Amino acid sequence: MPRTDTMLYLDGVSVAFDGFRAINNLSLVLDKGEMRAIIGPNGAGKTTMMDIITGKTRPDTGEVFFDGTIDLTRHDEADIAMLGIGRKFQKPTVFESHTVEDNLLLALKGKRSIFPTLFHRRSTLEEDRIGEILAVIRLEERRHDLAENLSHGQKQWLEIGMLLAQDPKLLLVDEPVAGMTDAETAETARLLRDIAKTHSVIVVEHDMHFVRELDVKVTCLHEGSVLSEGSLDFVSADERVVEVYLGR
Ligand SMILES: Nc1ncnc2c1ncn2[C@@H]1O[C@H](COP(=O)(O)OP(=O)(O)OP(=O)(O)O)[C@@H](O)[C@H]1O
Repeated sequence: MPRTDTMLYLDGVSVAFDGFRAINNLSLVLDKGEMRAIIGPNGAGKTTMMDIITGKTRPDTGEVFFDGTIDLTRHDEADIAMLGIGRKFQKPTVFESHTVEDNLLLALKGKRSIFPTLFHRRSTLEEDRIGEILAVIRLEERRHDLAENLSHGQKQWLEIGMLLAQDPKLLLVDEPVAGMTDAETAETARLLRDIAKTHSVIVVEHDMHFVRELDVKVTCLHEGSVLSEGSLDFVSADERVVEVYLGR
């Protein structure tokens, strides 16, 4: 059984697709308030691990606990989102023809349909929350601009803001800096570090400069299990990691 101070606890998790073990006896523990970077070669199982955490894929064996004692294998995707796990996929999916502010408002409202949400008068609470999120995602100046006019990096930040609007305890962020400029990449590391002060975060990323700037514990996956885990310096000095990933 997991400790109550863990945000995520995976133990002995395996899943096979047509006999191929994409996740193979995987164990990983994320503490409350921790940010973790997940690295590893293509096909290592990073996406499948996120799919298991969010309930998209059900493991064949193993334990998956969230926020101490919530058994995620007993919940479906919708439940898991409600329980407080937010996921950001690689490609931004903001509402292009709405303003930055309205995108956040829609996310705050969650499942309500778009029209009542936009015509409804905003409460002071909502205004305050939107203001806070805009500051975190570095888009205060772009509040009234249409999302379609943001740069690729800013769209990624807006989507991270939309996740924050749903107030998750754990954020799963998949390759956030792919396609970003160097300046946006550096700012994204600062932004995620700010978010990690009040949330647990898992970031999957191939960009090692970015991972270094995150300055957090790193887990390298390979063939569906943990190959190496520790500081980036420790993991990068691990010959097995160099052989299967970094040296390529
Ligand atoms: N639904 C599925 N059906 C069959 N095979 C799958 C399925 N999902 C994943 N796989 C296989 O499982 C393995 C792990 O894939 P996964 O996408 O989790 O790797 P990854 O580490 O996210 O890779 P990348 O860095 O390329 O995103 C791969 O060999 C993949 O082809």
